[in-house]
Amino acid sequence: MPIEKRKIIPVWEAVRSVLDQTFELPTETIPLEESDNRYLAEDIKTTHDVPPFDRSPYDGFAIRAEDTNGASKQAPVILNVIDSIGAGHVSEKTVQEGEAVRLMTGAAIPKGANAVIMLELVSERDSVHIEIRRTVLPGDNISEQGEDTEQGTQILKKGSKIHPGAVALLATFGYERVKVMKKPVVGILATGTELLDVGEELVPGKIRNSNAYMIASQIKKIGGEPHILGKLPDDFEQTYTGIVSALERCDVLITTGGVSVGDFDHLPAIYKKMGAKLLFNKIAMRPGSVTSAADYKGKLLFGLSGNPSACFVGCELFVRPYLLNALNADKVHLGVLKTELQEDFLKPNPFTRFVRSRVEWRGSAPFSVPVGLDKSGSVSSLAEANALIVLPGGTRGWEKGSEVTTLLLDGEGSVWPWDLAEKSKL
Ligand SMILES: Nc1nc2c(c(=O)[nH]1)N[C@H]1C(S)=C(S)[C@@H](COP(=O)(O)OP(=O)(O)OC[C@H]3O[C@@H](n4cnc5c(N)ncnc54)[C@H](O)[C@@H]3O)O[C@H]1N2
Ligand code: MOO
Repeated sequence: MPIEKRKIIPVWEAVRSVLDQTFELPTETIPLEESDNRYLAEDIKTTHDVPPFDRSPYDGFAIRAEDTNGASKQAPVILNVIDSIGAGHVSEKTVQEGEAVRLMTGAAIPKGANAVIMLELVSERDSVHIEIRRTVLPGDNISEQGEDTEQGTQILKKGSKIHPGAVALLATFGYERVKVMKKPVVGILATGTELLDVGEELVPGKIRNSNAYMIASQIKKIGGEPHILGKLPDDFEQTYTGIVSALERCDVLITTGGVSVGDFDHLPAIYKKMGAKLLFNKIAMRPGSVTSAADYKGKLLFGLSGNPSACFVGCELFVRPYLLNALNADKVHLGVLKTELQEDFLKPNPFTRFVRSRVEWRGSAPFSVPVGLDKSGSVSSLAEANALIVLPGGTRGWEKGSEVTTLLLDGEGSVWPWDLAEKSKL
């Protein structure tokens, strides 16, 4: 059979095309303790001032500042201690001229007081008298109501990822339960007669199915719910039926393998038979040039390469923004950082190349080093990689010391490096 010619598109066009294919995810309300790394489905406004009352930031004495006017070592002021409170208590007394209330960090400032002096700065004459040897100004050491944030302030945005700081805010404002986007269910099917289960012994010609587990791990990190739906042999009918039935059980389906031009690469013909609308099946990139995507009745089917590194890169570049867009995330891409290339990378780049690499810091200067074997089929390079160096298509080799754009695998970015896209064949 003649090989069908594929339309090759630049990386940014493939990214745009998955971003144009967004789908609606429902929301759910979950306990705060389970909300880490989920995406907020609503804006969060503060429900009260923080702090909600004037309070003491120190263990000390609440006083009237004016009572200390002219106080010095030589002429100390003596105050009467009329009450003692810890955090969580409110004194019923009002501080009058010549009086003080002993109070602990976090306690409400009693009526009449307008300053706090720290315990270490007073001498206690006896249990009810203190001596102050300095002038204290009104407002000294008082954390004013609302100084941190005021009621009605928008503090977290819909689409933001819930991190420990966000959890602190949600707890502060009484959100025992949080409205978040439901995780997209991502089905994962590995294709290939050569594939063994992870627990199986190697036999000649076979390899273990690592991609399905790698993709599941990537999906979890992105914020989706992966369902590994098994593996399929290189048989057209079985793969077709497997894909059609898998699609019923997920919001998005990822397959790995079978997207190239080989005798057993059935995915292109399966998309056709299903009547799925092809978005792309050839991208000007390496690895992952055969990464494919098709729309089937509003559901996206990603056909990632079988080659582990190509599969990994395809998931990060295209599945990531697609899922995060549906989650309303504000940062749908990998983080971008300019780094200094630490060693020559002299291969020419007819297509944009995403080189598995390690970004490190020397003082405040980030640099990147390619790691492992730079082949689509390599898996070992994934062990150390924390970034992808982007070498734009149409460039020759890159020399040590060049400034390169780097995508951070642990970073989040709101923009695809479109600037690069416009200047090159990215
Ligand atoms: N004549 C051509 N041959 C190939 C071309 C081409 O343009 N013309 N493209 C090459 C490129 S580039 C890539 S990338 C691969 C893509 O192949 P497929 O995506 O169709 O994947 P497979 O052929 O099924 O497998 C490739 C490779 O990966 C191994 N594999 C597959 N599944 C898994 C898995 N779940 N876990 C681990 N490893 C897996 C598989 O055994 C193969 O070694 O095609 C080139 N060929
Ligand atoms: O799709 Mo392949 O990964 O370009 O080597």
